[in-house]
Amino acid sequence: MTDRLKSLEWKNNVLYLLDQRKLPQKQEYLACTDYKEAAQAIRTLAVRGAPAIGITAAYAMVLAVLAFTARGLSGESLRHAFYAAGEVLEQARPTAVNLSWAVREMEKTFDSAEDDKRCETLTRRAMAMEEEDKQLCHSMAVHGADLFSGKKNLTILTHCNTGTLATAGTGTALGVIRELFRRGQLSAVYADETRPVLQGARLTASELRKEGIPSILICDDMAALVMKTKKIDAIIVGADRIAANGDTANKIGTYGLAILAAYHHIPLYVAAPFSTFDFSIPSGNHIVIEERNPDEIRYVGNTQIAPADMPVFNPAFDITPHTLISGIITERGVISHPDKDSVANYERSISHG
Ligand SMILES: CSC[C@H]1O[C@H](OP(=O)(O)O)[C@H](O)[C@@H]1O
Repeated sequence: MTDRLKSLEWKNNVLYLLDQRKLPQKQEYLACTDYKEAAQAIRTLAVRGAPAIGITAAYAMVLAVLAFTARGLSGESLRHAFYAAGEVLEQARPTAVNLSWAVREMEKTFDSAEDDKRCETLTRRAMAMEEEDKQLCHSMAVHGADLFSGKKNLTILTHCNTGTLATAGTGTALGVIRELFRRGQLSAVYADETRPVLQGARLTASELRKEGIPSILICDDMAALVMKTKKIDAIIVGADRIAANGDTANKIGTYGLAILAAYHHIPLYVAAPFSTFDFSIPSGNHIVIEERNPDEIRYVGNTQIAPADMPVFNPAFDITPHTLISGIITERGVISHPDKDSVANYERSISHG
């Protein structure tokens, strides 16, 4: 199997992050030894993708506790410093709930760990989080591909990047696509470029080409024509935060794809693990949408494409109402036509193990 692009690696108490800003031209790694470096990597999208930034934050909190302990901090001063580091990481990006979920998990592990084993316990928890994500990706891939049992020559459209660069495993939406390819059911993938940061053109295209998965790159504004003329069997996307009624925050442009899909009677599926659900909020209206640096739109790479003083609106995500979602592919199966009742059943299945 061709080596896949890995988003991150923990080795000898150093967190190596593949700098996704440099892809596809260069494969360079950031060697993070300080939690603030990891926070900056999340903030600048050197590492991105909801699950990947959650796992990055978990390892960054290990870096924090190693540094604080080495400085002789202990007891309440250590706990205060550790929680403060978590706050810095959590504030790096507001929309993906995986980030705050991971910080809460590490705080719980910190508080329950024995003093003399705290660093080891936290390291094991972060490594377990990474391993869990690999398993979650596999389970989602199986449940997602099973949706298409018996179907051949499938053509799937996907948005942004949801593969090995966004997770610790084979991906969420892209993990399902990989499994369909492995099962011999896939005819082609249409990947859109995903302006302004171009995760589709730069990252998804790289992942698909590297593995010989038949794929076609399109501009975002071609989606309507492609749905009208190219026999799209389904649209599969990822998620950054899913509310208790199934409303889903995902990369900007997803909401438009969902409206187009409904018009063309094409099912749209969201693939996401339990750590992407925010059961504490009743609907998508409560999800904070990150607004990013205007220069992400005024420039493509280093090339200026708009006046330097041009006012810009740059939301990184939008909200797709659950009524436009045919199913949410999770590690426990598919929540078909999600609503507050079916999502509540899923939550119960998670909390009851
Ligand atoms: C597997 S979740 C990936 C999810 O994250 C992306 O956002 P970003 O690239 O800004 O981190 C996008 O919303 C994807 O669906």
